[in-house]
Amino acid sequence: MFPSPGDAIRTRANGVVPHCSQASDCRLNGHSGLLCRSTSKALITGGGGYFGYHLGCALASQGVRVILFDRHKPRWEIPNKAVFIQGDVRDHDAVFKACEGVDCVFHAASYGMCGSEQLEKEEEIESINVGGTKVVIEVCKKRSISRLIYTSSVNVVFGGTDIEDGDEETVPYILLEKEVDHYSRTKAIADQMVLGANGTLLKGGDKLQTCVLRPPGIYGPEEQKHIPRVVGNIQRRLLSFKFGDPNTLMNWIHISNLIQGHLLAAVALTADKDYIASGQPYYIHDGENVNFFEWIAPLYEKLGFQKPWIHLPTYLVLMAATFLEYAHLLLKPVFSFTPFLTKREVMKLLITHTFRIDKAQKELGFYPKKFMLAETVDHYLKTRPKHQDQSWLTIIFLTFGVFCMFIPFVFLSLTHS
Ligand SMILES: NC(=O)c1ccc[n+]([C@@H]2O[C@H](COP(=O)([O-])OP(=O)(O)OC[C@H]3O[C@@H](n4cnc5c(N)ncnc54)[C@H](O)[C@@H]3O)[C@@H](O)[C@H]2O)c1
Repeated sequence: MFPSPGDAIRTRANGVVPHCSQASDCRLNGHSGLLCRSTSKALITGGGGYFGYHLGCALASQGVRVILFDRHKPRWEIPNKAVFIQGDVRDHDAVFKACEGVDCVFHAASYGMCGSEQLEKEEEIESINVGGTKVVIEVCKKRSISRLIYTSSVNVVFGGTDIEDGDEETVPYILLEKEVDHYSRTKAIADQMVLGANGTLLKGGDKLQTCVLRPPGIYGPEEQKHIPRVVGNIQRRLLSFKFGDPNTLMNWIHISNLIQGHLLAAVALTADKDYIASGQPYYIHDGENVNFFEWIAPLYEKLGFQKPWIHLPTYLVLMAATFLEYAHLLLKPVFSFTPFLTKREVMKLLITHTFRIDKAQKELGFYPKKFMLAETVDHYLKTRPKHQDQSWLTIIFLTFGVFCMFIPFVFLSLTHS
C-alpha cells in the first residue's frame, strides 16, 4: 500500500546493518529435514525484493543453495549459499539460464502493487505479472522443475465488496472485466495460470506440482512498502484523521509467518507429504482480524503524535485520493511524488476483507507466530533515513480538503435556487 521513494533502507555500505534474521524467527514445525531433503537448489524470482530476499535467507540457513533472481539487486548483503542473478522475469532465456540445476521455484516477482507503482502503465504491470508468470511456467516445464510456488495476494478475490472470513472454496476470483486495479487483475490471472499448470507431465515422468499462497499486506523489520509510508504520512499530519467504519477489518502478515508458509508449501508439494498442496490455493496471515486505524495505533504513540480523533467523511477522502492520483499523473513528467493514498488503497481500508487460514493450518501445518507491530516500529525508527520535509503536500491536501467540504453546500444551494 504505502511506498515512498525517499524512504529507502540503507545498505551496510551506508551504515545500516543488513538483516537476515527473519530466517531464525520462522517456525518450520519439524519440517526442516524434509525441506533440505527435497530441495537442493531453489530459485526465487523477485529475490531482490523484501519478501524474496528474506525467503532466500531462510532457505540458505536451511542449507539450500539459492538463486536470487531480480532486475534489481537486493539492498542487503547476499547471504552465504545464495547468489544474485540480475535479470528480467519476462526474459525467457535469462530465466532459463538461471534455472540450471534448480529443483524448486518460488515466484515472487511482481509489479504495480501500491502507491505510484499502482498508477503505472497497464502494459508494464501486465507484462511482468502475467507475461513473467508465463515465462516461469514455461521454464519449469522445459527444465523439468517439479515444484512451483507462487506468491499471490488476497487481491485476487477482493473486488470491492465485503469478504468476511473468506475461504479458498467459497470466494470466487474477481471478475477480470470488473473495474479494479491492474495489479489485482494481473495477479488473479497469474494465480490461475500457476494453478492451471499443476499436473503438467515433465520429461522423465515427473509432474509439475504447483500451489499459490495468498497473503494480505506484509509487514516486518526493514519492510519498505507500508510502514515507512504510514510513518511519513503521520509525520506530515496526513493521517491525523480517521475515516470509515471502525468495524471494518482486514488481515496482515509478518514476514516470518510468510516465509514459514512458503517453506511449508515447498514441503507439501513433495511425495513426503503426499503432494497435498498440489494445485491448491492457501490464504495465510497472522491469524488476526484487525481494524487498520487500531492496528497502526502504536505508530502514533512511538512517533509522539496524538492518535487521530477527527473522523472525516468517506467521500472527502475518496475525492482527495482521486485528486492526488490526477495530480500525480499530470505532474509525473516533471516531478514524481507518491500519493498519500490511492483510491484503491482508500477502498481497501473501507471494506472488510478477512480470510480463514484453516486450510493452510490443516494441510501445510501453518501456525503463525504472534508478532507485535510495535517491534517493527522500533526497528524502523532506529534505522530510518532522515525525514524529508514534504509539508507542502500537507498544505495542498488540506487546502483541497477545505475546498471539497464546501462542494456539497454549493451543490445544495444551486439545486435549491
Ligand atoms: N508487500 C505486500 O504487502 C504484499 C501483499 C500481498 C502479496 N504480495 C506479493 O508478495 C510478493 C513479494 O512482495 P514484496 O513486498 O517483497 O515486493 P517487492 O517489491 O519488495 O519485491 C518484488 C520484487 O520483484 C522484482 N521485479 C519486479 N519486476 C521484475 C521483473 N520484470 N523481473 C525480475 N524481477 C522483477 C522487483 O525488483 C522487486 O525486487 C509479490 O509477488 C507481491 O505481489 C505482497
